[in-house]
Amino acid sequence: MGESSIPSPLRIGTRRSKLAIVQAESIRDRLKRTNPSMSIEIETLHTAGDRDKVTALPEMNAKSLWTTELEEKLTSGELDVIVHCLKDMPTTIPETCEITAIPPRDDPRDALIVQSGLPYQTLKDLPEGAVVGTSSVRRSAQLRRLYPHLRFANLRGNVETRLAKVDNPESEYTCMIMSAAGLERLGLSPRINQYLGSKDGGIFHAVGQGALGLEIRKGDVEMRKLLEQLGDRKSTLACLAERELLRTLEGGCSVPIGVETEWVQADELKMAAIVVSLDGSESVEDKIVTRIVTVDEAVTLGKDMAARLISAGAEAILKAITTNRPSKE
Ligand SMILES: NCc1[nH]cc(CCC(=O)O)c1CC(=O)O
Repeated sequence: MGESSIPSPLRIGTRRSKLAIVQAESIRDRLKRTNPSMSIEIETLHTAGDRDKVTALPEMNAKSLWTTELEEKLTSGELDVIVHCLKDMPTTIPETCEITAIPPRDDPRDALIVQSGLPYQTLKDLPEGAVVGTSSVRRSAQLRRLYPHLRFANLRGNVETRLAKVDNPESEYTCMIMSAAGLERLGLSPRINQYLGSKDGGIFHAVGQGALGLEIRKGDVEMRKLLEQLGDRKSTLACLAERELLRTLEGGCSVPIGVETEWVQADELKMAAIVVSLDGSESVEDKIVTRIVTVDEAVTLGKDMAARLISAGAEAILKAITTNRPSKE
């Protein structure tokens, strides 16, 4: 009614985890700042990905565990926008939906958290055989390659659950790896012992890590215009380039593809990326610096990086992983 056809109340959908709710609230608050009279509701959904906390992530295998049910509600009109961690969004989304401009990205790096009370600060400090909790093969494969003295064990659940498991002195875990952005949003950055950027003895992060994805009904022009107010050009272009790399390599969150993008000049984007075998014994990596002004150029960068990694041997590494995976269905 009135100035536009923005629905009232505007309904934001998200997962029912503390992190998801904090993220949805931050989008609500940013919208409220520029549109004080707007009525906004947040609806949380317990998704398939939240329900199964037992199966190790690589075996769950579906790329859309956290998005499908929300997208159904978006498509049917029960929701107007979904707020998601961009890295949990499949690179191909349903025909009926689209991603809008991406808001300013938070710290995309992974971070190390050591069990409370233990004296270690960095991966290098950890003793022989120390157990790193992570269910991400991207993280474990890269760390096996760099730190052969470490061991790895699956660690699942939401951020608070994982932290409680690691902090239990009876647990097998010495430490865990999580995204810096997720920890910061939950007020847990004081627990970060080491930021794991590739320059600092760390690893390449996941595609889209640290960014939020805002998903709307395809062609919902009013919502697109509204949410564009929150978008950040540089975050959008960098994340679109990263997602195109992943889409081209047909990755998904369960394969060891890591990436880093950095704006080195006003419009020069540097992308570095790696593909690693699960045991860390094989890897290919490359780096491209190029001028990026348009979305098409960002997409081309992602494709070019994928082509370079493939010609350097990425396909063989990825194929071996897909073939050896026990539960494909
Ligand atoms: N895979 C789970 C997931 N998806 C998004 C985040 C945090 C937010 C982000 O990194 O964008 C996390 C937790 C983590 O990886 O530590």
